[in-house]
Amino acid sequence: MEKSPCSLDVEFADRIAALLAPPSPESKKEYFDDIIRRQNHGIKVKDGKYGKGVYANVDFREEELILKDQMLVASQHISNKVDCLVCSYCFRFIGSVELQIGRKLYLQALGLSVKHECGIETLANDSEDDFQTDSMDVESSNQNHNSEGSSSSSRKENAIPEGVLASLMNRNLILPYSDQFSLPPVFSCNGGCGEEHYCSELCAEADWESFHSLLCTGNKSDPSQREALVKFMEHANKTNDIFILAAKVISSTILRYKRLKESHLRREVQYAAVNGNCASCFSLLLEAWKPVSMGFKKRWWECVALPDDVDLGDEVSFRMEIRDLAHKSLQLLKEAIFVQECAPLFSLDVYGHIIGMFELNNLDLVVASPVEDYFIYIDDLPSSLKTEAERLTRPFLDALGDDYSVCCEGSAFFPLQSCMNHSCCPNAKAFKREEDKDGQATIIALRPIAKGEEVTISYIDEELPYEERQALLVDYGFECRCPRCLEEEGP
Ligand SMILES: C[S@@+](CC[C@H](N)C(=O)[O-])C[C@H]1O[C@@H](n2cnc3c(N)ncnc32)[C@H](O)[C@@H]1O
Repeated sequence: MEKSPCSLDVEFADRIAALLAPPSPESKKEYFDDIIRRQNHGIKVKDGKYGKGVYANVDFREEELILKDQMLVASQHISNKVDCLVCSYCFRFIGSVELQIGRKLYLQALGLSVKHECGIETLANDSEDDFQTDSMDVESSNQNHNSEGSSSSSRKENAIPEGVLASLMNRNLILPYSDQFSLPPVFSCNGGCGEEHYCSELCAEADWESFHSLLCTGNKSDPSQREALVKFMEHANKTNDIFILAAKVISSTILRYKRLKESHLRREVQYAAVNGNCASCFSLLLEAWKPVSMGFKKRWWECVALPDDVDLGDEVSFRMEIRDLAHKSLQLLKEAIFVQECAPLFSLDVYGHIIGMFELNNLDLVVASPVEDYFIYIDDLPSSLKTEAERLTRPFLDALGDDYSVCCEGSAFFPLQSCMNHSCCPNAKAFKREEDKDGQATIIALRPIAKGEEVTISYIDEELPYEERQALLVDYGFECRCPRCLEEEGP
């Protein structure tokens, strides 16, 4: 492959190598022990046959909760934003069942829908025939969204008048029994972007402190920065929303770095004298980067599996195209939020590794919809109550069509779940229970797991036949040699 088009890759080669070096066993132990201690899990993370793995530190019963994992960074897929209004920090559904239904039908009536093109989902306005998207067939971690929805013609037939939708959204129209499904109120972003919403002031503040203060396009941001950010977001929305996650990783690292630097300055008066000393600043940047350094990662354009419709002979140009796409995105981000002291974070090498981390870990963010629960509840009512309730709710269910139950979906990086290795006969799985209303990952035991045993999950649908499983695992860069695969592989 041609040499990198990013000058920072050369200028900061040593620092980039330090950022991307695998963490030492001591720092891994310290980091994971700390998370496990805080979250009180009966597990430990240690190195094994396939790098890091998660091991049971107690016996688990079948169906017992093994862990709940708080995400390091996550974002809702752009295509899913029409369907679900959720807190941008904890991903709980917010507002009310009426708001969820009214908003979705209103946005659909405006012509906002999901376009599936080239394996990339983008949010589009139906009226824009000349909608541009990247022509590459980039298999990305946002490829499996479940938002096909009902056809627009059937939606039009069942259309609800705009005034009724407005009443639903304002809660002037209350649906029967919706009080059984109350949701937290909506708090808007304090930066005024109108893009992010929260379930509480606490979540709004936490998001601002952790990610959003550098990525907000509201009137609190500098106008030139705002314009650059809007361009970055538009590019990500048109091509691959994994870039937004990568931007969140960079933004959170810069913000952590700034906090570390401030507390150093407060603690050590002499530190002011070495403030210009780049070596000291870099050790703080390494510290700020530590949570990300723990994630398994490779360069995106090198690890992404070759799509079926790309010839082997075109592999090099396919990978170059992906690298160029990432470079374009990085340049736009750099124009918006570049910080000289954190310059190595803006190298293409680091950006490519961050995106590759999401590609290889491919952890889905899923939160079940209260709208689905609501319509199930109505359907389950005793017939004496159901007739009247259905008379009032049926038009909305018909207008929503098949996709009334779409979950909140996105991608996330979970520090512990991302350490779990794959098996086609796993002993655990990610599973949302009735009480899991936010975006945390929940892992439960599929069968009894003894203390000391490795906890494994399946990265793919393990019901598939051997060849299909192996083909899907190419995306993760390994061939599965679990007991089931060894038994099923041909002679
Ligand atoms: C989500 S990470 C799992 C944690 C990883 N072992 C680490 O060191 O951070 C996924 C990567 O782990 C490795 N891996 C996971 N399960 C594996 C398996 N059954 N056989 C071989 N490698 C595996 C592959 O390199 C894969 O891309």
